[in-house]
Amino acid sequence: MLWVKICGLSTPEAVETAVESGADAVGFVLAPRSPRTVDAALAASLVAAARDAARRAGREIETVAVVRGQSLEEVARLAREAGVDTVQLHGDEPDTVADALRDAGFRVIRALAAGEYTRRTAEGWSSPDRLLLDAAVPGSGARFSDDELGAAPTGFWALAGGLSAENVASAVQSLRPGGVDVSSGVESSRGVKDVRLIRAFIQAARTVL
Ligand SMILES: O=C(O)c1ccccc1NCC(=O)[C@H](O)[C@H](O)COP(=O)(O)O
Repeated sequence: MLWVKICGLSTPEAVETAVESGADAVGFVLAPRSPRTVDAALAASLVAAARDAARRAGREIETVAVVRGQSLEEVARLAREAGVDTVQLHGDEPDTVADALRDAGFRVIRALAAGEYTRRTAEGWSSPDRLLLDAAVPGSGARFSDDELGAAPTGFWALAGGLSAENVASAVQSLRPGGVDVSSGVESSRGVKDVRLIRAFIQAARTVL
């Protein structure tokens, strides 16, 4: 089944809606300078809300801290304080940062712009086991173009960037990712989640064949 992550959440209501509607993962932006940035204390309360909602629904939820360009020490501290399962790296962090986070007990998602993934792969870079391919500016609501992605990854990867309830089915049918990730496409205005759009996105993603 397609893995579905709703990202950039900042209220308990949006978190509960995502979990109750069947999301596999919920993401919190702990990177600075985003309209979606939450601090570690708010993220911790949202993680607790996600786990409570998952318990009520009798299912599991993966909680994800989204970071970009911060030091390993800061990322590890934020992830520990927030109590997340997973760290999603959006910067040009070296692979040693991902390894150290795994050693500290976190799962890691490596997010890359599709063009950067294509360039690295051509240079012999080996893909991590959980990859997320995004537009050049994460969280911008933009799609990457088909020419930026030479060949789709062979292992598990998630598609992000400019998805919405309207386009998720055709994007998945065309690129065949193992998962999808959305932020802007479930917002009524930049940084403000809309529970109806969250429900509609998850429903649309769940009906993709
Ligand atoms: O959302 C942000 O503002 C953000 C800031 C810094 C690093 C990552 C950020 N977002 C990551 C995501 O929300 C998603 O992984 C993805 O980029 C989806 O974005 P969208 O095109 O808005 O659906």
